[in-house]
Amino acid sequence: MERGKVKKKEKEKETEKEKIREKGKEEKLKRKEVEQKIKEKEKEKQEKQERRKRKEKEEKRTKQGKETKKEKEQFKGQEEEGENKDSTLTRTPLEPLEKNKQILVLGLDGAGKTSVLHSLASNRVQHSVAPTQGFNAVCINTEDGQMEFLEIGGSEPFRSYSETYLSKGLLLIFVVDSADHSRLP
Ligand SMILES: Nc1nc2c(ncn2[C@@H]2O[C@H](COP(=O)(O)OP(=O)(O)OP(=O)(O)O)[C@@H](O)[C@H]2O)c(=O)[nH]1
Ligand SMILES: [Mg+2]
Repeated sequence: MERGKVKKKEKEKETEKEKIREKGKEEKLKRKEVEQKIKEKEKEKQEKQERRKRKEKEEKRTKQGKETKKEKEQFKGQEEEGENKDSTLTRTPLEPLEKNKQILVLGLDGAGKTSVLHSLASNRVQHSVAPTQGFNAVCINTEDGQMEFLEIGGSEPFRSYSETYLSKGLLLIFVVDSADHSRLP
C-alpha cells in the first residue's frame, strides 16, 4: 500500500513539473512576440526619419539648382558678348540691365575720370590714381535708387570700346582736363 502511495505522489510531482515547463515555454514565446513588435516599431520610426531627411535634402537641392540656373544664364549672356568681340576686356564687371542703365564716363587718359567717380562715391579726393586698364564700374546708392557708372580707360588700347558702349549707356559724361593745354584743341 505504501509503495502505491509513493508512486502516486511521484506521478503527481512529475505532472506538476511538466505544467510548469509548459508555462515557461508559453511565457518565452510571448516575450519573443513582444520583442519582435518593438523591433518592428523602431524600424518604422527609423524609416520615417530617413524619408524626412531625404525630402529635406531634395528640397534644398531644388532651391539651390534654381539659383545656380539663374546665375548661369546671366553669366552665359555676358560670356557670349565677350566672345563676339574676341577680348577679355569686353566682359564688363557690371553688365547694364534694361531697367538700370549705366552712365558712361569717357575722356582721354589722365583726364580725371577715375578721380571724379571716386570723389562722387566717397566724397574724398584721391591723389595718384593708377590708369584704368579696361573698365572701371562704380555703383552709387542714392535716395531714388542706384546709379551705375562705367568708365572706359582713356589709353589707346581701350579707346575703341567707347564706340560700342555709347549706344548702351543711358547718359554720357565726358571728362576733360582743362589744365592740359597741349591736348586741348
Ligand atoms: N591736380 C589735379 N590732379 C588731378 C585731378 N583729377 C585727377 N588728377 C590726377 O590726374 C591723374 C590721372 O587721373 P585719373 O583719375 O586716373 O584719370 P583717368 O581719366 O581715370 O585716366 P585713365 O584711367 O588712364 O583713362 C591722377 O594722378 C590724379 O590724381 C584734378 O582735378 N587736379
Ligand atoms: Mg581711370
